[in-house]
Amino acid sequence: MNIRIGNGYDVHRLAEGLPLWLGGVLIPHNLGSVAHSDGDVLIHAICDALLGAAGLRDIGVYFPDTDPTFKGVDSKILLHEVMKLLREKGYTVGNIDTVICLQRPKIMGFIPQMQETLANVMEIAIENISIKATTSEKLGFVGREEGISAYAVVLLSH
Ligand SMILES: Nc1ccn([C@@H]2O[C@H](COP(=O)(O)O)[C@@H](O)[C@H]2O)c(=O)n1
Ligand SMILES: C[C@@]1(CO)OP(=O)(O)OP(=O)(O)OC[C@H]1O
Repeated sequence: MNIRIGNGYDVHRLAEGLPLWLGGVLIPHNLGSVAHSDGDVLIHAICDALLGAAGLRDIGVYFPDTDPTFKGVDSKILLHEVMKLLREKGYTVGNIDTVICLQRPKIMGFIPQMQETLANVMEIAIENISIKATTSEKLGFVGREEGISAYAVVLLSH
């Protein structure tokens, strides 16, 4: 069996009055992601980690932010497409570990719902999806609430 590791990172600016989607869940907040898609930074980081592990480039190669087809697209659809591609190539997801960097609000209460949502889209067990959150102690762009970022690491087997 061939085990492969991948990592993904994504950032979006935050602005007043936009929806804040994270892990496929709508988080009640006064700020949301500025993006071409729905701006789900966690799903984008996961997609990049999956594609990276398989040596298949990154999310922008498949879903360009210049293509009107993807304007406002639900990132769960993009993740579903990435999973389809990986399965076609014979990959199975082992586990995923992620970090969301967000100063406000506290999102720990939404993490079980994100895990369930992602497990359904990816067709893997909830236990294989870890989602963590951190502020940046009011430092940098996250700390100033100018943006949100997420990191993801995945293991694939082939
Ligand atoms: N947006 C966030 C950020 C953090 N958390 C949770 O709070 C804990 C403490 O965060 P620090 O940045 O002060 O270390 C962290 O371990 C998370 O469990 C959160 O829920 N939402
Ligand atoms: C998700 C896509 C889809 O057009 O656009 P954005 O929502 O802007 O997100 P980003 O992570 O900057 O780029 C990847 C794009 O594929």
